[in-house]
Amino acid sequence: MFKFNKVFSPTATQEEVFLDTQPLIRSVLDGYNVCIFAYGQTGSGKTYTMSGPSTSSKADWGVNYRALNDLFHLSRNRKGTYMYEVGVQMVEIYNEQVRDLLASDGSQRKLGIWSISQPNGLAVPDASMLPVKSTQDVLELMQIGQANRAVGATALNERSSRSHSVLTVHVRGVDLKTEATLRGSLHLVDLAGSERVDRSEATGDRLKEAQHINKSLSALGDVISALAQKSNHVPYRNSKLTQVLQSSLGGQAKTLMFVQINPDVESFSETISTLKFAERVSGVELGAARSSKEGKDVRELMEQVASLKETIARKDEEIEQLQELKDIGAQRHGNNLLRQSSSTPGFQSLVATQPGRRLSGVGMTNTTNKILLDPECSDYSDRHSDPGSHQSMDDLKPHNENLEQIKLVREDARPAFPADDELLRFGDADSEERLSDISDSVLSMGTETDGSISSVVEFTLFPESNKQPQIKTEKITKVQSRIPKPLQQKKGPTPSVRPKLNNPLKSPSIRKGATTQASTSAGKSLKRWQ
Ligand SMILES: Nc1ncnc2c1ncn2[C@@H]1O[C@H](COP(=O)(O)OP(=O)(O)OP(=O)(O)O)[C@@H](O)[C@H]1O
Repeated sequence: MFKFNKVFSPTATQEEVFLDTQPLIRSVLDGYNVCIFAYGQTGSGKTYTMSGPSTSSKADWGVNYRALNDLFHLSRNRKGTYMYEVGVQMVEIYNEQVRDLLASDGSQRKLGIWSISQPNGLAVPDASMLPVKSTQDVLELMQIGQANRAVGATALNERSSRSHSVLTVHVRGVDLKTEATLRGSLHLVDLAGSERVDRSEATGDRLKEAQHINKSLSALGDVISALAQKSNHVPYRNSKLTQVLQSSLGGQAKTLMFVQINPDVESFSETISTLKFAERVSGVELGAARSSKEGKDVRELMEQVASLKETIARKDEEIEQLQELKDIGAQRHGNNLLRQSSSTPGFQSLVATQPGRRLSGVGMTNTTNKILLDPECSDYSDRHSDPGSHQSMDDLKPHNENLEQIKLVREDARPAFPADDELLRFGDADSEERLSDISDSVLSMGTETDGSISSVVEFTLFPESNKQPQIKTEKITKVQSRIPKPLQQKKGPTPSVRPKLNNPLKSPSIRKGATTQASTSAGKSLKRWQ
């Protein structure tokens, strides 16, 4: 006996299946990250559910088209209150390589995965992101993506998907009243079918593909198990699939899994293992889903807290500087020349700076003092100083002449700030440099979560219109350069990406559903992401 949220019979229509997922999909427009994936043995109907058997008849549309159609419909209804932008990425994971299905040149260059959990779900930042404004745009783009996807004939499915495909819809909404921005993303994942290679009669390249597919699905199972057991270590890094889906599997996303099973008796053992897998998945608690709307509020509050902390620190400095002035005044008054040394017990204030450096005070209260001759102190001072504090320190100049050329900072001053420091420098040159380093070259892989970096990514994805630092412009330029060329240039049903594509019988991989007509119209309507 197995228990699931809902069971659809073979006669269920595409519309019925979609209606059950609709509320989940709609929450993308409220700033949630949503992931829907289809799992099941080969030939059981994953592609049928996600994409549908054809796009020519609306009744045949699968979840992908209906989802985007619904998002456009809803965003039109909200046009008085929200302005939405929608962008689409489509990648496949084939033989443990992530490839761009919407690449302009049809190239299959290997893409890196950014494994840091991000609120915007941008796991593969280098994949082409194309703007879509209507369901028609989506249909055309997805036909290109489907056409580029690796498929092949197996004994169990004559058009079997040999890769996992991930369609990601990125949404950015601006509240027209408050100008608050929200971001949501929707991953629509059509997994490659698990298969018993003896039944699928795979050999050669097909066997290799099957082994990769089974290995990555088993890695997905391991991740699910670890999550279900609330294990400290979740092995996301064991496959590209789990890396790409990391933010949806363990994060604050809303995740739904369709499980397809074959009703025929020969598939009994696969059906049982699929159902067991689904049962494990349904036992995973992801925790409360979080909207980027909430995230924004929290971020704004944290920024306010950081700013208040800095103001308090500055006031402390000023008080101490005034105290210092007072002490110096008293000493001068008594004709005592001030002598300072690092060993002076109870030394309570910043004193001086190195020549040519900007001066800033660091307040001290009840912690141990330490003298640092580290030149980096100037950076620290620069970051945490303002014209007000310079002014007050300038006032000290005449009194500082006899003091040693040292910098004094509170021993715990640096460690006390880093988190706030990151927050305050959010989006500044340093952070953007880091981002550009990561997205321009080999991407790091790891399981760490870093809110500050992910937030920067968020800004880069949909650049704010009123402030566009350099990095954002670069990012846009790159995306533009990857827009697919108009497909009328392409001859024949398949892009020349994989070898031996013209002979499906011999070829390990053919392209699915590439029609010249669809591709041509798609080429016309492709727009640049702005
Ligand atoms: N509910 C359904 N009603 C009618 N036909 C279906 C249904 N589900 C699947 N099929 C048909 O079964 C065949 C296999 O389906 P599909 O290609 O979607 O399987 P799959 O799970 O994606 O396979 P693979 O993992 O090999 O890619 C297709 O011809 C499809 O049209």
